[in-house]
Amino acid sequence: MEAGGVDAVCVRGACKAYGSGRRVLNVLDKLDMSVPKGSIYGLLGASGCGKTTLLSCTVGRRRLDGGEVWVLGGRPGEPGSGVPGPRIGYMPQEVALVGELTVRETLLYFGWLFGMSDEQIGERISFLQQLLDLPPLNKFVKLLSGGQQRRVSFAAALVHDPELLILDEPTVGLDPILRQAIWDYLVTITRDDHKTVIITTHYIEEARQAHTIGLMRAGRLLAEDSPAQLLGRYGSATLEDVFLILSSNQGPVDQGPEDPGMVDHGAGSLPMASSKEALHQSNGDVMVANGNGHTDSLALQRLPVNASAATAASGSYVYPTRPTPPMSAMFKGHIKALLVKSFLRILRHLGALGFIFIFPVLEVGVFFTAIGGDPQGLQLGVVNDELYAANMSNCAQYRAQYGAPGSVYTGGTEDDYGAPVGNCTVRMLSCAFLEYLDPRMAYQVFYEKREDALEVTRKGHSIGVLHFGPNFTEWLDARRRYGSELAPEEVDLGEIPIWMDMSNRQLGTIMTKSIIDSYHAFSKDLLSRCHANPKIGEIPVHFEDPVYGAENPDFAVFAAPGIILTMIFFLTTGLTATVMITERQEGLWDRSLVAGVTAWESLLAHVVTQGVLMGIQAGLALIMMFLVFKVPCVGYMGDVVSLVFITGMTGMCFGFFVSVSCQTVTSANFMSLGSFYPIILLSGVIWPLEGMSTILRWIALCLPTTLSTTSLRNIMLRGWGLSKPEVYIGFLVTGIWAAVLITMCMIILKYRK
Ligand SMILES: Nc1ncnc2c1ncn2[C@@H]1O[C@H](COP(=O)(O)OP(=O)(O)OP(=O)(O)O)[C@@H](O)[C@H]1O
Repeated sequence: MEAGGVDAVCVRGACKAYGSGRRVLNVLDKLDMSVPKGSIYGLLGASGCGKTTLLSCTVGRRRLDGGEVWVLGGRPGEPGSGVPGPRIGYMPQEVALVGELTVRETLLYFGWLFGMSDEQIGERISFLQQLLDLPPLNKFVKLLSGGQQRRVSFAAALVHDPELLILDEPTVGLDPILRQAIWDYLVTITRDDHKTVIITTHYIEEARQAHTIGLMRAGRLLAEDSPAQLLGRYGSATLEDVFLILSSNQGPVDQGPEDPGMVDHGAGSLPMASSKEALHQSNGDVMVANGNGHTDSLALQRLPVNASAATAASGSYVYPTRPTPPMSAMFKGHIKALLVKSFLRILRHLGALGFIFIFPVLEVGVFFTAIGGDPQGLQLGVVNDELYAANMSNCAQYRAQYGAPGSVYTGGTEDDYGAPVGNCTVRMLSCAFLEYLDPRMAYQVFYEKREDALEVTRKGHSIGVLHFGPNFTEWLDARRRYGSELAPEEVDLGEIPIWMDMSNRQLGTIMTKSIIDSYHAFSKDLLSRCHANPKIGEIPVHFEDPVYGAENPDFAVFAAPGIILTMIFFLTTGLTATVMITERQEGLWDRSLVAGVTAWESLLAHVVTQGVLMGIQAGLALIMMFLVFKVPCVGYMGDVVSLVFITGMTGMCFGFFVSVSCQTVTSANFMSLGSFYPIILLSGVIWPLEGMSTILRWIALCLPTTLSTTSLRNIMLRGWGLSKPEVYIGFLVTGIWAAVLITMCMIILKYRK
């Protein structure tokens, strides 16, 4: 072994636990480890003993609860340490690659992350192709077998020829010849180039080729020495036997730290052996019971802390470094790699493409075709006693026989007020009125008895019933002629009682309004024909042209601003959260951070990618809304576009927040869905804020899309601009939300390790 007296990695008193309270799991328990520079260090141990945790603390992806780690002369994560960064090559246990990239693009991605030029990467690719027997370079990673993917993952860790290689089970699933080639290569680079390698493997015997073996169990190193020393000391033929002996003397692992069966680092000796059963229980997947049941007391096999390690740990030792590309070049490389990767990934993912391009068009299309139209095809019951008195069953029959119902002016004198007296004949006004009702909205079904018509409404088959009395025409006309001279019961005889089914508020209200509007039109026509002032028949209230909006406002136009904003907000949230959690679950996020990408750079690349995609989504949605469905906008279109864009960016920040708060896509979906309903219900999209209680209104005003919805409505329907507080407040609150969410993400990312 050519250690040169310097430790590339030095771990002292490392403690790490997962969970808290009664569920706490101590994974590293005052662990010491020394990895000499220019050597291969084989870290061996049963599944779940903490190897990956130790390695992730070494590369700076997790923070120790106690103790210290020194890597290449610095503390991981400290400025200037170069760790994480290009000095390390890290191959995690999971494949941690992008399925949508080809093998060549994958290696380019990692090469760019490490600040390499395309030529340098090309040379390394040719070399690695031979060394690792890589699959065809133009093949997509997702189409490779598990073993091929692992080889590409290994190549990605080697592409920049790092000083320190940290390999978490690199040889799993590879054929023995390739495994040997890899070990030969590791031996060569440690010997000739003075590189350092830490490798974990489940093939214990292949670790014989390492210079140092660390045997790990229950969060501690049972031994740390060269394979030859270990085999000699325990008189064993295999490392597996050595491990079995050491484990058997450490005892069961499920006991607390105070348990006498645990290793005592300070004393340097172990108590008498524990039972063989406990050994089997605790380490079933690695241990092979040899049946000899060692009971000797064994010294804890650890290398003494050498001088260089001690000085490194004290912080005074200056580790030899090699130049890394300047920060600006690294930044450019990182951003280039992250952007190319993100765009290629999305453009090659059919589902994502559909989500980006078809969803907004579909959603806006569905909204405007489904919402705001007048109901059609309703049934309206009619009981017309004056028609039956004339022995007819419906108005069509009357018209066929006598011509159009209504009023006809026959000339003559006028009274003092100018009203025609006796010279305007009226006939079958019930039918004249019924002809004013919109036949597309409701078709009329005639009944002889009111009870029968009501029964049909009670069964839910008709929207309501209109009843005309036997002398309706006479009494309605009498109102015109005699006005206040009529007795109240005589006035009633000229009235049309109506029974409505109001269980469906929208249908009932729209039908009611339609009947009233029809009556106004009928009355106006009736009076005009009789040369009377049509206003006499109207209520003495006149609505002039509205100050803002249309005379008959469409519900879809009212809801459109809120719908477009919440849609863009949640589409962006969903896409951002899904992409980020998927990357994290695949291990790509961690791997990129170990390569030196900072959380800020990663967020910046995501902001650019998601911003472009969100821009496309927002553009499509706005085109659908204004050009296809012709939603009116009297304000400045630039303000509309900016507000939609800012809301989308806030949705993206919420997506970041969801992704750092949730571990899985499923829990992210729950969180997004859980926030979707309160936001859409309270943002004034469905019901105006003025209709809510004061407390609820204040809560609603704090939500990210409420004030922006009001602002957008003010721009579109009132034509107000950014100078009005009612408009800029929406921009302001949405921007504040974005800032708060992104700050929370950075805090979570900083402290959750
Ligand atoms: N993020 C986490 N939260 C809670 N527990 C965890 C977490 N990561 C790992 N563990 C637990 O910590 C223990 C050690 O895990 P670790 O992955 O370090 O083991 P390992 O030795 O690498 O195992 P293997 O050889 O199977 O990869 C395991 O019991 C595991 O379940």
